[in-house]
Amino acid sequence: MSETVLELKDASIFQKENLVLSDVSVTVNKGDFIYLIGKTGTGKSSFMRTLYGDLPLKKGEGHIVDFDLPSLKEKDIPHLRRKLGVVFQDFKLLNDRTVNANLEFVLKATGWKDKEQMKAKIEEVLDKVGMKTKGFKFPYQLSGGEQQRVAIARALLNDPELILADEPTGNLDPQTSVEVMEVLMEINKNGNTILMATHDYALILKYPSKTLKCDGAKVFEVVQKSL
Ligand SMILES: Nc1ncnc2c1ncn2[C@@H]1O[C@H](COP(=O)(O)OP(=O)(O)OP(=O)(O)O)[C@@H](O)[C@H]1O
Repeated sequence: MSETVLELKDASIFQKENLVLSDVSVTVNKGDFIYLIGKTGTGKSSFMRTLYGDLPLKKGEGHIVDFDLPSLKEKDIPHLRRKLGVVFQDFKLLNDRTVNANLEFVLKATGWKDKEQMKAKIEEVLDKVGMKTKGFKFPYQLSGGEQQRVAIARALLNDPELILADEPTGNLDPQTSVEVMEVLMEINKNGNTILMATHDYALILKYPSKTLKCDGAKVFEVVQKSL
């Protein structure tokens, strides 16, 4: 039987008191690569934010990597985030330090202590995204695509059970988007589970995979030809 890393049942997604999505029932299994698509303002980001504990799940059931979303407490959020890798459209790297120092910062914040182990882990994740030789650079010395690859490396640091990528190619040109997508596909092939919100239909056509759509305050699975 496949291992479930995310399950929502009849869930409602709210922004404050405003209902954004209702009756959401979604399952993500270990090893899946799933797209979440939808026009701007249909609730993709609200959906993702609910999954990483940034918005509360006030109605319905939700379970993500061993955490029960409706009963999630403030103090649980760092533990939940440790089991998730989150990638954003705008990279969110710290510009005042090198790539290596960005990654070390996250490792230290999540309890790593041994210098050699940290160094080896940083090399391992940078290697996975093809950035092993650029650890000494500052984020502003890198292209957008390279910065996003570092952000993906950062998401991999604690061997996440699920990677949530919210418009990871949203700031990138088409060619660079394809390069970043190749990295995501490669890490999925190596066993990582990925849920990716995007409005880039060209990418979905080039790299077909199970696709969920936000529309009319609902989330439902779509097949390629009806995108
Ligand atoms: N901080 C907020 N407070 C109140 N309402 C919000 C907030 N952020 C978004 N909304 C509303 O929630 C709805 C869904 O927005 P959301 O950002 O989740 O959509 P989206 O599909 O991710 O859009 P985009 O592709 O533009 O990021 C919209 O009607 C939006 O106006």
